[in-house]
Amino acid sequence: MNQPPSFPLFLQPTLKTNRFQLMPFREEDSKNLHHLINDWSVVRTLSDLPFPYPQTMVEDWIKMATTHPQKGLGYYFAIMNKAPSSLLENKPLNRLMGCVAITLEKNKTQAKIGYWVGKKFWNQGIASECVTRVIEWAFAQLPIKTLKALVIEDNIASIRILQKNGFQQTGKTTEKFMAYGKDYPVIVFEATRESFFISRQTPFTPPSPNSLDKIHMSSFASHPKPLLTVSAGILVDIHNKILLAKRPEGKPMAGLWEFPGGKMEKNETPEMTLIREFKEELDIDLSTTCLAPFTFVSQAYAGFHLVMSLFLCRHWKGTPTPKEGQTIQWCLASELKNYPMPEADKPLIPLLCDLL
Ligand SMILES: Nc1nc2c([nH]c(=O)n2[C@H]2C[C@H](O)[C@@H](COP(=O)(O)OP(=O)(O)OP(=O)(O)O)O2)c(=O)[nH]1
Ligand SMILES: [Mg+2]
Repeated sequence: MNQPPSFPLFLQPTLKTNRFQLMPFREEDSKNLHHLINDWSVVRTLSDLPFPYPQTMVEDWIKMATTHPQKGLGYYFAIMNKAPSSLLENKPLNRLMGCVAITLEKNKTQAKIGYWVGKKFWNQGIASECVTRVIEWAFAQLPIKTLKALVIEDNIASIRILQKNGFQQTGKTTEKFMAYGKDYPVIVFEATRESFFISRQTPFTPPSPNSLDKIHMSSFASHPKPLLTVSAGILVDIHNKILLAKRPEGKPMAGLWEFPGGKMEKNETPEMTLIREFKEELDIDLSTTCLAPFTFVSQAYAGFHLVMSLFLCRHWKGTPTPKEGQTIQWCLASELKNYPMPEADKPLIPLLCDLL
């Protein structure tokens, strides 16, 4: 049975944020890493470090951080300065500032996130910016459903970062802290892909006149959310398999599998939108006569209300080819449940299982 293809787990990319790059650790980071982390203010918040923290342990840790990605066990991002900018002028390049780590649990559907920033870099929003970027990557690329974090109760800055990223407290426990030489109380936080996405959606602000061609104000005064009209297509091949596309990193809801399609533009019919979107996203040609209206969905999301027309299509010209960084996959209707999909798509699964 088909399972969603997953990210090649052995690869750890370099991620970029506005101000920083998040790179794999290298042997030459050892000295800087030791300098930053052998500091009680940092060590006291992290469970698996002794204090003082010997240089030799740093070297072993870097070896682990460079081999774990190859085994799909964890990803350790070094927070580094970006190329020179006015903000960081006269400072050496690639200066290490901290770390964000993702470690996968055995069944790979859950991972743990941990992070720290060297004391001299506190109060600049560095952890906040970098943690959000790593979570975005993890939910877009890894086959995980939830992310977990354990935080000591007085680490208020860290708790704020988690809450801003859609984490909720799910309990309390104790963890062995090497630096204290004993078990220590920690709060357990968890985020799902959905709770993270909701946290990324900005509160509603009225659309500018230029965006009114894509987003229309809802006519329900009591629900002044922008109404987003989308047209999507369910391509079905001769084996009764359906084409799914995984939303690429950087788009809202990245990592979820959807039916290809997109937003309706001004003066477009749903069919016109779909023909345009299938050309842009998959480089295939459809004609209006090949599109059979299937159903529509009406779904409230945190920042907008989605109305999506869905068409079935069994004939097209060309071979679907991902043109916008998405991953595509053919699957049977009975396999759709294995793919994490947007909330709006979930009611479509039983309909398609009945039909195909
Ligand atoms: N295409 C598609 N969009 C879906 C599905 N389910 C669902 O909730 N959506 C939501 C996600 C997005 O908020 C919106 C579609 O927007 P989109 O990102 O595909 O729009 P687009 O192709 O025009 O992309 P862009 O030019 O705005 O980057 O509808 C689905 O099955 N297919
Ligand atoms: Mg699209």
